[in-house]
Amino acid sequence: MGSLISKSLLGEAASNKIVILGLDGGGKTTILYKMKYNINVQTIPTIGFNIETITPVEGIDFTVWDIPFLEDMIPLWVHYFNNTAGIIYVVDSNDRDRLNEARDILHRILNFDILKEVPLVVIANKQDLPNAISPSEIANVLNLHEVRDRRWFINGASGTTGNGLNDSMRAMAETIRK
Ligand SMILES: Nc1nc2c(ncn2[C@@H]2O[C@H](COP(=O)(O)OP(=O)(O)OP(=O)(O)O)[C@@H](O)[C@H]2O)c(=O)[nH]1
Ligand SMILES: [Mg+2]
Repeated sequence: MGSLISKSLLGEAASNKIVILGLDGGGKTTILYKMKYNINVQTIPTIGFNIETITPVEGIDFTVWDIPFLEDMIPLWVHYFNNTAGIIYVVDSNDRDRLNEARDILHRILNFDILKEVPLVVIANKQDLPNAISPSEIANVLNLHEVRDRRWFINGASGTTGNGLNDSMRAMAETIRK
């Protein structure tokens, strides 16, 4: 029943698989478990994959693949991108030093043929920290305005407090549905 409802809410989307990507330490696993159980897990750098079904908004189920970041592994990611309905890209808004690296990795991801036209939601994470860079500045540094081959959206959030996560997932559902 749940899956029937989610299918109709997601329109004709063939899949509800979401990949959550981003540099190490950005908060991918924290976000996943905050959304899944509303708890703050003590994370360690992820080595394997975490795959969880979450219902961030009533009636919408996503199967979320938390893919660990190891630069040398990026070419292998293609094996995990089959049937992806949406990309969540997590950025540490508090880490100005790695924003250029975050931009380069994002654009490498967007260049995967298998992810062509797959909608993108960027989560500008760690907005709870006092020196966090705003989502609009992050959008500029990431060159999001040059992304024209898919729908994209950026939202500020905090994996620790949970603020902004539901809005981000609602945006994900909206972009997939269109
Ligand atoms: N202040 C703050 N800290 C956060 C937030 N999200 C995650 N963290 C912390 O950032 C660190 C890294 O978080 P992870 O969730 O392990 O990051 P990850 O992206 O899964 O990292 P890898 O598995 O290494 O790729 C942890 O110490 C988290 O507690 C946030 O929104 N605010
Ligand atoms: Mg992790």
